[in-house]
Amino acid sequence: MPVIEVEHLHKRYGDKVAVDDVSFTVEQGEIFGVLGRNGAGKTTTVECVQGLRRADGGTVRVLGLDPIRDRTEVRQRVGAQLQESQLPDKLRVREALDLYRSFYRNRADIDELLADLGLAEQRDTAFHKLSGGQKQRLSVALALVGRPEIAILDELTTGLDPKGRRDTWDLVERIRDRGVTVVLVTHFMAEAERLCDRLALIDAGRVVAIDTPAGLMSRVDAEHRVHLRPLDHLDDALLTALPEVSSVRRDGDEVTVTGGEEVLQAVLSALTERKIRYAGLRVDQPTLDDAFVSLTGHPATPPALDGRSS
Ligand SMILES: Nc1ncnc2c1ncn2[C@@H]1O[C@H](COP(=O)(O)OP(=O)(O)OP(=O)(O)O)[C@@H](O)[C@H]1O
Repeated sequence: MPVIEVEHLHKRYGDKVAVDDVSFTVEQGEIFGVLGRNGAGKTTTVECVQGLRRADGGTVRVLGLDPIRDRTEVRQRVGAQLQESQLPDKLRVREALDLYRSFYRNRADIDELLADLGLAEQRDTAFHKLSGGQKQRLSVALALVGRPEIAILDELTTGLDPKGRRDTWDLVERIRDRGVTVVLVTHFMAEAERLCDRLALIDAGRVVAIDTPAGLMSRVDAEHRVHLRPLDHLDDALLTALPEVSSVRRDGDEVTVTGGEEVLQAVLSALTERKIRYAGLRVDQPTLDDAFVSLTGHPATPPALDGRSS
């Protein structure tokens, strides 16, 4: 049963069209990703879902409710994480949770929440003394303090180090395991690939595709790459002659062979047949990045910003 239904959503800021025509549904209990580059219209979309912005066109239903008309009820049942932490510096963790908890009729147990989010030791720490990861975890705790049915998490791991990012991914899975539907807004391909049951790929205010991560990757006719270091003499012509191989490249003593799905099998058979030994075998399969490039015509993020690079 869908808990969120967005149909032909349209939103402008002055002359700027931020969301052009976005439709998707989110099913109960799933982790649904809204994936796209900076400025694609992701935040505007989820702000319309939360009733924080009024759409210029289209319809949005959340738990069967209209997020503008039934704003109070929607806010009780949908937990939203702040994109940038907006708490007073001196407010302590426990005080922030007590304050936010008082807004809701269903109230989470704060000690349990602190323990679950790894913030028990910071309960008396002032907001400005928290690390980046701790601030992120607090903002997730604030999204959960009203025991929501849906949690909307926007750019959850931006600015976190790799360990912080992995811990946060585990946390998102635990939230889902408690029965909360999660909408995860992200521009990190690796994050979407790892966490999302399904995702909507948004580009320039439009939905380019909605599918499971595996489904998106299977739509891409991307090359598989096999890397290895031959320990015996290898003539490149042996590999280029194989019908499964589209190119052979050398970088120092490493050889990279590209081709379709069958390339690995073909290369290994050819080497074994000629008794050519090798080391350092690695295979790169198509990723969500490849799917993104193939579906939108441009890369998702500059390499230095991508979660995969760290
Ligand atoms: N309040 C606003 N006034 C004017 N333009 C805005 C406003 N908010 C967003 N925009 C513009 O609308 C477009 C979509 O922005 P939005 O924040 O929804 O995208 P996003 O995919 O969430 O990007 P990011 O990851 O950078 O937040 C962008 O071009 C942005 O500059």
